[in-house]
Amino acid sequence: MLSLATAVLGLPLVLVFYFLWTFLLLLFRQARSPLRHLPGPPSASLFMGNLQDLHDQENTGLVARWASTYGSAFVYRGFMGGHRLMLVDPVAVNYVMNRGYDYPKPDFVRDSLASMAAGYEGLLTAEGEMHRRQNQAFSAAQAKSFTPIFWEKAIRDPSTKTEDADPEPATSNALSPSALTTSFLPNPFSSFVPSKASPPFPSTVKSRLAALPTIESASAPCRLDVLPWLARATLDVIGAAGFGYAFNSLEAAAERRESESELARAFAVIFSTARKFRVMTVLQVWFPVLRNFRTENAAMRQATASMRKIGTELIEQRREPVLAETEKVAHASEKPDAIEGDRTVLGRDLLSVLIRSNVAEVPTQRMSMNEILCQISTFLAAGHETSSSSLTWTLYALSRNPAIQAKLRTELRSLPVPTGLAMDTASPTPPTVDNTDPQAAAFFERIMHLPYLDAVVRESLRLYAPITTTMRVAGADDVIPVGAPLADRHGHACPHIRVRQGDIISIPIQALNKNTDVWGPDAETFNPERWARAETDAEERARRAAVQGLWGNLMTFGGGNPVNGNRSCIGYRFALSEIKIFLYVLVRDLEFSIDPSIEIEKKVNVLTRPSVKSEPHRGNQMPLYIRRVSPLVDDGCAGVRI
Ligand code: HEM
Repeated sequence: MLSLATAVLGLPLVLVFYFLWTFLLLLFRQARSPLRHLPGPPSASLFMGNLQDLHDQENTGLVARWASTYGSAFVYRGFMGGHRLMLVDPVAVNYVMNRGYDYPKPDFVRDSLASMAAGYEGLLTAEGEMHRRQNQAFSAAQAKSFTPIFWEKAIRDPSTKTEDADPEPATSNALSPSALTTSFLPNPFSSFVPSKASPPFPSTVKSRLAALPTIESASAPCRLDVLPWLARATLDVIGAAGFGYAFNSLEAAAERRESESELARAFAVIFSTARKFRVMTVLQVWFPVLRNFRTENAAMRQATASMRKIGTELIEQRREPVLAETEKVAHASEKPDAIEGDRTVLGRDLLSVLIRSNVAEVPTQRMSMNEILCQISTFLAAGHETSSSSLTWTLYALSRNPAIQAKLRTELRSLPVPTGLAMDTASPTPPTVDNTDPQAAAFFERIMHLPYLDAVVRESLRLYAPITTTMRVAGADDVIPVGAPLADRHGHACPHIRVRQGDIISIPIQALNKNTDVWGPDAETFNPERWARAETDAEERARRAAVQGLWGNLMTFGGGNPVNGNRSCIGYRFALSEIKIFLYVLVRDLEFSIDPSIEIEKKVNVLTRPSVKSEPHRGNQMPLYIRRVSPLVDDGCAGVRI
């Protein structure tokens, strides 16, 4: 009896002691952090530090302003005034980003990614040895092998049936530049990309298309919220290219019904739950013991179970053929490359590629079933809205810059679509592109190398990096080098930055991409010409070379040049091909514009999404005007002739 009473009374005391002790340790730790010597803005709030101000920094340019006042490495305040290091100095950024295993993601970032990517064993969340084992970027050949899928989805007319789609027959004659319209469908995850601005949906996509006037005509163009529709298109892409799964969100939307895909629904629940702000999440950052009390509501539990069930089925479907193929290859004299491999029974998806390379590894290097399972939700979390966000912002930039858009269209139109890629949308069979067709492969390759398209994509990914900030934590006490000497709070020169184990570091990707020291005084301007300029201007090239990003001297896809591992994007080639193919298909035959009186703001919640400043109640949206441009008289293309 006595011991029960002691336990009942003692437990709260132990808890109070634990929280107080942890809290005091944290305060003590902060008070000793070497970061406290660095200059930085005053804390705006005792509890939230500067976090509230930073929330809107993509619109206010706050980081750049702070950097001009306090230098290229400064300290801002996190929860309860904790010192956090913000790095704008390229040398320091390269140092941290290229040491992925010495500077891992902080626990609270991993936790929030894990809730989106359904676990800690996927590439986004794994650390140390597990990450090392999994980390295989998709090769250029593999990325190439997905281009037919991008094309198929970009030109897709949802009224054309596939075996997975609704069995109702296609209703009318061919939809011509089906390209555009197929992408413009409601977002399957409207719960996490709230968009209430979409106009009433017509009964078929065709009727929407039919309403699109040509540029020559005086009639008003259609106003469409492109954001949710592009999200639907890229979801279908990652389903097909990622793991051979048909979300059919385009078809579902064309028929004005909810997606029937169990996986789409499961992911929507997981993603929307993960993005909700909870006080408990904040407390878990401070008091790790609370992480043991993570609760999942019934919907989340069910969604995770569905995801695991479908994932297991998808893996099982591939395992046998992969083993058989590996066996065959082991006995064959010639080994197939990635594209050759895709001619086989395995299909063309990333999951097949993953399983194939996994089987080939020595047993100790292989991923567990759970790890492979985690990659499915990882591909969904990492590879779907990043691409649709990029496409949305690119169309926005082109709408704001009609001359650039016209120049791009001229280039796109100079490259005719081969007859072999004809799209007969009246056909009852889906227009699958033959993955081994050399003519199609050459055409896709030419799209990838169109110089102005490349410059537009680079410029858009520079100014509108979908992931605006990433974070790291110092795994051990260290000294971070800097490009230019710093002055501490007391004016003393610092040749480097001292960090203590556990110090949090922010890498402001978008602010870095707009750094005037690197990109010049017009860094804020959308100017694709700057990419051609760098080819002739050695000084400009040298300035940019200071940033060792994975791609294009940008941090958009994370760091390159790993010294001790990096956590850069494994899907960047995939994303670039996808974006270029979609832009080719969309911009070639459509003109995009925007109401000049509308002010678009960036809203950051994991990714950067657009919102109309005067309509915050409508959530994320990108309303653009769209109309067809006059048809090409004879472009040799049966597929996109208007
Ligand atoms: C425009 C599109 C994309 C952008 C801008 C982008 C950007 C990034 C960035 C910045 C990171 C590093 C995050 C950090 O260090 O905190 C990252 C990681 C990652 N990305 Fe992407 N990404 C894109 C598309 C994709 C696609 C299409 C896929 C998959 C098919 C993908 C898969 C991943 C994965 C698995 C990681 C984690 C890598 C690791 O931690 O080792 N991404 N991405």
